[in-house]
Amino acid sequence: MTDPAPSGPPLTSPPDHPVTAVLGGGVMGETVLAGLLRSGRPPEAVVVSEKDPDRARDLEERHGVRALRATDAVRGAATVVLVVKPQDLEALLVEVAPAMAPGQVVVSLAAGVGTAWLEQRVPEGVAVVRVMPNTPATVDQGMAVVSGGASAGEAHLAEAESLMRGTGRVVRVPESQQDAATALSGSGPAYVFLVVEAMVEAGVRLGLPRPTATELAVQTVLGAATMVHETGTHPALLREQVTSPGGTTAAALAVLEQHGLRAAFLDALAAARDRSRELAGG
Ligand SMILES: NC(=O)C1=CN([C@@H]2O[C@H](COP(=O)(O)OP(=O)(O)OC[C@H]3O[C@@H](n4cnc5c(N)ncnc54)[C@H](O)[C@@H]3O)[C@@H](O)[C@H]2O)C=CC1
Ligand SMILES: O=C(O)[C@@H]1CCC=N1
Repeated sequence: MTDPAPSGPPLTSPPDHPVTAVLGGGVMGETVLAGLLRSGRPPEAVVVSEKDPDRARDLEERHGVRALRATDAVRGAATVVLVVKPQDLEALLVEVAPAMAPGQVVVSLAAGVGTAWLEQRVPEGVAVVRVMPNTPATVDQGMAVVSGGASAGEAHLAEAESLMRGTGRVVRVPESQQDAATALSGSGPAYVFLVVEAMVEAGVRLGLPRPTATELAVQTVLGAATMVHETGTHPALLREQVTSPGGTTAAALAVLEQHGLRAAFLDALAAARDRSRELAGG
């Protein structure tokens, strides 16, 4: 294994806060860790393991949590959150499984990795929950999708949901829907960023200064998403309200349809769903 993070003193859980170990302190690991702290868990009840020593130190300094070797982090933790890339998961589990004990819950955020695959790699009596988060979690606007494995009970699912609630909304789905959810909400922020980028560039091409084009595009996307969210009105009806007969919006929408926008989304999400299915195979 690569040079591990420094090992601290043995874990002692504060009485009311069982320890959560976050394995992998990258973008998503730090987001989960920060969400836990913001939602009131004390820093003593959260430990991180990050194989990049500089990154581990940085997380310790900025969040006040301890960075430990993965096996030390797992020993004594009630909940173990797996936040490494799917390709790194097998090696991590080979390392930490001997340190796991019955009664623990493993919450995996790795795209495409099923609970059955995980259950084969953890000791009997360790429950597994699969979660697909997304990056708006970094600004507390995340969408996390949660599914339990064969031995996960209500308490394990509730713990996974509570972990993610510090970063936004949480829904529970059957695991058979996880690859589709990954395609929609896991990867989804990237589609919206692409749309914002394209709108800004189009505005600049029409002569708007870049800062103005950026402000107009960002506020329009935010405002439109807030309207769907707050009114509960079907997006097709909201779109009709904007579209005057023979007007500007109708002209633009006709071009987007000619370019196959809907078909592109159908094919794009199917490609993401298929890739999610492939990822577990490495
Ligand atoms: N970034 C995203 O939008 C989303 C990511 N995910 C999932 O979250 C997981 C993590 O993704 P990111 O945070 O984006 O990746 P990342 O590359 O930013 O972070 C992964 C971290 O794990 C560390 N690591 C690798 N092996 C380790 C080991 N054995 N022990 C300790 N640390 C180790 C790496 O040094 C790295 O810092 C992936 O499985 C991904 O599928 C899920 C949904 C959205
Ligand atoms: O692109 C990926 O594979 C990860 C999973 C969902 C978002 N990012």
